[in-house]
Amino acid sequence: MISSHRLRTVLEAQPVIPVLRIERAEDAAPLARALAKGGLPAVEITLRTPQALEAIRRVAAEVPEAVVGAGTILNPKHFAEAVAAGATYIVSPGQTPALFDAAADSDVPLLPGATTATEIMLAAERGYDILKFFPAEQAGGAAFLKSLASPFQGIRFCPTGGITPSNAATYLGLPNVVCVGGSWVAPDALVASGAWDQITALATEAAKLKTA
Ligand SMILES: O=C(O)C(=O)C[C@H](O)[C@H](O)COP(=O)(O)O
Repeated sequence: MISSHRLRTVLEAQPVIPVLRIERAEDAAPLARALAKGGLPAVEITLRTPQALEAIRRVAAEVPEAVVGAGTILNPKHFAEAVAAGATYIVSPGQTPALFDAAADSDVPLLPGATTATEIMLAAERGYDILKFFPAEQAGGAAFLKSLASPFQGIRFCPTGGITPSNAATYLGLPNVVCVGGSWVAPDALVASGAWDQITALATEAAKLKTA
């Protein structure tokens, strides 16, 4: 059911997963190419804009070096649409029984969200040992996440939301953090102006961050 090995491989391969909000579908491929060039081939394209599915389609078709994931997946319909568009992994800010059921029927792995002990336990019951922690800073930050390590040994997180170059290292230094997600490597202004070299430079810096 859950291809957690594949997801683990993706998340362990880079310290930062760029979280992308695509306004123009034609930006998606050059953006993914620029990030991959900087050492961040896996990206999460959020379903927050009408162009998101087309953006996923373009990256899947045009950027073989990228690993395209879909984010902001809230229900089975989103899950199916993202997979049909070519997403190779699925990210949700949370979890529902319906979403878990959709993932159980699919070869495409899910990274579900959890921010409370109960949500972590519900996801663990479904077999998940890597979870998104969103919105990381607002939900309690690195201190909160650190305190989850002891009761939930074997569960690791990808904190996302409010992560910046100045706090990323603190999260990545925790034993229960596999990688972080963040939008800072693809600022709207640089994407809008097609400043792909600058985005590659931001990705190169982010890719140097070390996990514990
Ligand atoms: O839509 C989702 O499922 C998300 O994951 C949202 C992202 O976590 C944030 O948009 C990234 O947060 P920032 O790095 O603070 O900009």
